[in-house]
Amino acid sequence: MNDRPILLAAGGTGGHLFPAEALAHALEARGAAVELVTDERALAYGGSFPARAMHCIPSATPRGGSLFEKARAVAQLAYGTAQAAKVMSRLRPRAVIGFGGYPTVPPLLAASFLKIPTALHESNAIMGKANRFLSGHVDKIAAGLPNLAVPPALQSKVVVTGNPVRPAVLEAATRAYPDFADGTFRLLVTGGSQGARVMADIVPEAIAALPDHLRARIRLVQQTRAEDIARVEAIYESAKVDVEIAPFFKDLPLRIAQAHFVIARAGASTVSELAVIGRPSLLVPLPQSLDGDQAANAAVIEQAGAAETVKQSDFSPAFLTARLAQLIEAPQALAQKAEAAKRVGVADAAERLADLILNVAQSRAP
Ligand SMILES: CC(=O)N[C@H]1[C@@H](OP(=O)(O)OP(=O)(O)OC[C@H]2O[C@@H](n3ccc(=O)[nH]c3=O)[C@H](O)[C@@H]2O)O[C@H](CO)[C@@H](O)[C@@H]1O
Repeated sequence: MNDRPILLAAGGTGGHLFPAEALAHALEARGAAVELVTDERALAYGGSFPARAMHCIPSATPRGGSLFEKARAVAQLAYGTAQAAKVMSRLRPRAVIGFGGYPTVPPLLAASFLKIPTALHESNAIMGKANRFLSGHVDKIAAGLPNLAVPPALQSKVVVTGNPVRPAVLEAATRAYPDFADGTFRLLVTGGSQGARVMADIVPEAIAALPDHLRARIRLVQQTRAEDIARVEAIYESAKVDVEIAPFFKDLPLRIAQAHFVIARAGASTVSELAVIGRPSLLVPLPQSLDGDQAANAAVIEQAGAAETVKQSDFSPAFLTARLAQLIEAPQALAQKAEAAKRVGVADAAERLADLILNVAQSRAP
């Protein structure tokens, strides 16, 4: 075992930590030592992170604010970079990989100054601000989605690795597309990790307006934010819809596999999971998401012929009633769409990421 670690930089939220964790497991299985650089916020999540050691590096997120606040954020980032450089001079990592967000800026900048091989992973089809800032400094860019937009000068750095998915997703991917033998139409509605109010505003009304004989065939699972549950339940109850509602389904991958059709937001993980499991969908990208990243994410499975995208401003009850009626009456094309989704799914993203970072380490090994 090479004792010099591969350093993973990830912080902020579970969204960034998860792919890092999947990579850590893949590297561990190959006998590579892994250490994590993170910020204080993520240290709380980090308890079970499979790393030999964790290092906390101060960072800051420059947001609008006054000139003074901006200057303070820049000073904090500079201080964090100096701290990260100290840690790295001691650890002499073989390579450093960042997973997006400002907590990864100091360690990746420090690694770049110290001529340590570097890479970053971007989950979305459009880069987040911190990754965009770092992209000129790193050796390789691992793309979670195949249509990652980068300036032409950086194109040669891009390797499509996919977004790592949970073991439960891989398990769900072994399930065949459900048949329509008993006439039931299984529909799943989800709004991403936080849920989405628009699903509560539009879907119940649309389903209630379906002709009785079509509505009676629906078996629905709908993720609903806690504050929306009462009004959603009331509509379904009076329309006699067979529905299961919860603010968060821990077994969502299984629910995706059991569905004939999914209505969802287009977060990077949701799009990756729909592809790996292989289910057709109607996607409503979050309108105010960073630089339209969700619309770009959705394009991956839309262009594969596996999803349709509708702008939130066009996602009305009338639109959805009409679309659901067509689908329930003639669902034959859905099985092909499910296969089309699967063709763009990447089930071994963690292994591909491990290949990439070990190659990066090797390319400049002394
Ligand atoms: C990984 C990532 O980059 N995520 C993007 C996503 O975040 P966001 O976290 O909202 O959505 P994602 O689709 O990426 O992830 C949702 C995750 O929650 C799971 N789930 C969801 C509902 C449920 O009931 N149970 C359950 O387990 C899904 O299986 C999935 O793994 O949208 C944001 C808004 O634009 C983007 O800025 C984020 O960058």
